[in-house]
Amino acid sequence: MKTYCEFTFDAAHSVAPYSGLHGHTFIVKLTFGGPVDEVYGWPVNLYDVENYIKEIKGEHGSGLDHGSLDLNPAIGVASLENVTKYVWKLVKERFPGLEEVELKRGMSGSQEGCIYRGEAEARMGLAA
Ligand SMILES: Nc1nc2c(c(=O)[nH]1)N=C([C@H](O)[C@H](O)COP(=O)(O)OP(=O)(O)OP(=O)(O)O)CN2
Ligand SMILES: [Zn+2]
Repeated sequence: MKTYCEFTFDAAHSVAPYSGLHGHTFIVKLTFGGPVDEVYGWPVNLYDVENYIKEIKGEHGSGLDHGSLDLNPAIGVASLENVTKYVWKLVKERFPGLEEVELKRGMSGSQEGCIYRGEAEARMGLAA
């Protein structure tokens, strides 16, 4: 069994030379697994995840929401792939049971996105 939650954030980005500065509503799905709490049967308390999501979305342009991804050096070029890996890094540090990050943009029926399961860390021997 896997446990997941979704959130959205609105952000600007550009991918030179393919696109100038513009914005999207990004949709993120976080999937968790691992050992479960004996009492509640969950691998992660979604209430804690919700609070952390609020933190990483940030307020007043300090987080993922309502800012420009281009200004975050930890992302690099704000491609779907790099943004997905950035969200993975943030969430995995706080919730080791994270197993997958899916990030999408665009309208239902014409969405594009990425799924990341920590493959790069696994290749470098850093996986949990
Ligand atoms: N594998 C990827 N390929 C490409 C990416 C990417 O992130 N991963 N990104 C781009 C450029 O950003 C491209 O110009 C996409 O522009 P964008 O506005 O972000 O997306 P759409 O063209 O689909 O525009 P919509 O507004 O969503 O219709 C190229 N390749
Ligand atoms: Zn875009």
